[in-house]
Amino acid sequence: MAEQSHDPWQSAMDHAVAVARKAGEMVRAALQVQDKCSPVQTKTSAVDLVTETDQEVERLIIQSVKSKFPSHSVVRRALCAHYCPTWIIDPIDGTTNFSFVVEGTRLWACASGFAVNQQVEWGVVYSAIEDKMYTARRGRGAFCNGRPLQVSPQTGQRESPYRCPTDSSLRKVLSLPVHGVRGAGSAALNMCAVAAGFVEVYYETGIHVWDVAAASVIVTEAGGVLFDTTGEGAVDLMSRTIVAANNKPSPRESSSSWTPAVQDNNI
Ligand SMILES: O=P([O-])([O-])O[C@@H]1[C@@H](O)[C@H](O)[C@@H](O)[C@H](O)[C@@H]1O
Ligand SMILES: [Mg+2]
Repeated sequence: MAEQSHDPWQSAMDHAVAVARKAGEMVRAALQVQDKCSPVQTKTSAVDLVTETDQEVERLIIQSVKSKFPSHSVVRRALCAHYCPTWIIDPIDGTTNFSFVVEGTRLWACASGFAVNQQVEWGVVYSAIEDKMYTARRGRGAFCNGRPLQVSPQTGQRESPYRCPTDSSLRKVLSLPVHGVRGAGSAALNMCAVAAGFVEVYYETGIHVWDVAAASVIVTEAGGVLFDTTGEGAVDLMSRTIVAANNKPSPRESSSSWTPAVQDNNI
């Protein structure tokens, strides 16, 4: 079918939702087959775990985008520098959880973001194990299975017996006592947890654009904010660091106003 002209971005997003469901089914089925969950050797596999299933899902997405939207690019490694509409895909975000079938392995997702002129226009993140389809279109809100998402209203520190671990990098960036720290993986789903109001902050360094592109717009459309790890600048999705939060405290507040749930796998 040819590209729709009335609202091409919307029809691309609808297509991404359908492809994500199919991809999710494929990944769930692969969980039953040992070989499909095992890491394969790739040029980058020393730093980027890839399974046969990642590759199959990647092919599925690329082929379906190319046949339905021939003018669109599909990438895993760049936010397109030009106007060109570009799908930024992560076939399985949370491959480690998927591959090692970690107990309670729900934290993997199929993610697609769509950028035009370096602006993310929509994002789709599908958690197949939970059957949760997170979607957002710039300027039109964020949803999970059609229900609107809203970040947590929390602004003060929660009463809690827990304290931030002594990890100095976390303290340096966030400078706060926190309720708890979680590092369960799937950047996309952790960001969706911020969007859904389950946690107030997600933070990671060493992350890639394809891990965060889709969920970036889900966070901002749910009322959240994205910024860099200095807390000063706007986020650059190519910078490999990100903070996604329900709000951005002023410098004066920042020593006591958040209750972050933090992922910090790469320091
Ligand atoms: O490799 P992959 O499974 O797509 O994505 C992974 C993320 O989901 C994970 O949360 C993060 O800590 C890793 O840096 C990596 O990017
Ligand atoms: Mg990923």
